[in-house]
Amino acid sequence: MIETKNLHRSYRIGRKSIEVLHGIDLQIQRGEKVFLCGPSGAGKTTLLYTLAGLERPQQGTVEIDGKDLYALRRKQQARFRNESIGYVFQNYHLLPELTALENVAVPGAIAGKDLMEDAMKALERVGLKDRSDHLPAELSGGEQQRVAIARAIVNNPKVLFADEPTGNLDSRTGSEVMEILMSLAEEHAVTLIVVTHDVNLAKVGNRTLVIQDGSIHSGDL
Ligand SMILES: Nc1ncnc2c1ncn2[C@@H]1O[C@H](COP(=O)(O)OP(=O)(O)OP(=O)(O)O)[C@@H](O)[C@H]1O
Repeated sequence: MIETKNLHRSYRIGRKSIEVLHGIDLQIQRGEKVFLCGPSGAGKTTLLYTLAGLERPQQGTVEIDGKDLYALRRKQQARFRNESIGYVFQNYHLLPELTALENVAVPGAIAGKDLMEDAMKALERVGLKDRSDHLPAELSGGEQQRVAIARAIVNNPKVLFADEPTGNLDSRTGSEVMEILMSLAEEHAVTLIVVTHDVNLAKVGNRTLVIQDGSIHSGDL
């Protein structure tokens, strides 16, 4: 489902260039649940964003479902992301002036589709039907993340990327959110890639990749 070849990503700060990904080759099968672990600053988020079509590598390719992501024109890439990929971020990234239901319907609105009915179903799947008219500020952190998960799955994506989805939650709420994410991914055979520093959470996946100094060192924790 996902294949990368020789991925390099570096950042330039003034005259200094820091290479964060040193030629990553990776294959992830359809329906796999992969956790990216590793120390702070190792390049987990950078790899996730590069895989997810959010950060162009300086070298190398990312293929998702046979599509060479960074070879697509900008509009095609945006459409592919909208139709095939779901995103969950640590800080939820909900629009504060929209209700939970409206937030979940946003990907549909971007695609010019009315997904209100699907949005309500997605909210139901994360157990938040009765909070549909709440604004994000009127929801707990765990509930906000569940809204974000509902938004990520509303389009039935093939791949779901999550960057520290439990990073702002206490451990019990974090485990609940991770369970919801895993069971939705399982139910819909979605390929799931999750960045986490919590090795205990990572144990529920099929595969763990440990990133250190910009390379994948091993799959063992
Ligand atoms: N936009 C940027 N500009 C410059 N340097 C960056 C940028 N984003 C990340 N970096 C640097 O790249 C390195 C890897 O960052 P990244 O966020 O991918 O690490 P991480 O493993 O996700 O860390 P953490 O667990 O702390 O979130 C870090 O040294 C960071 O300072």
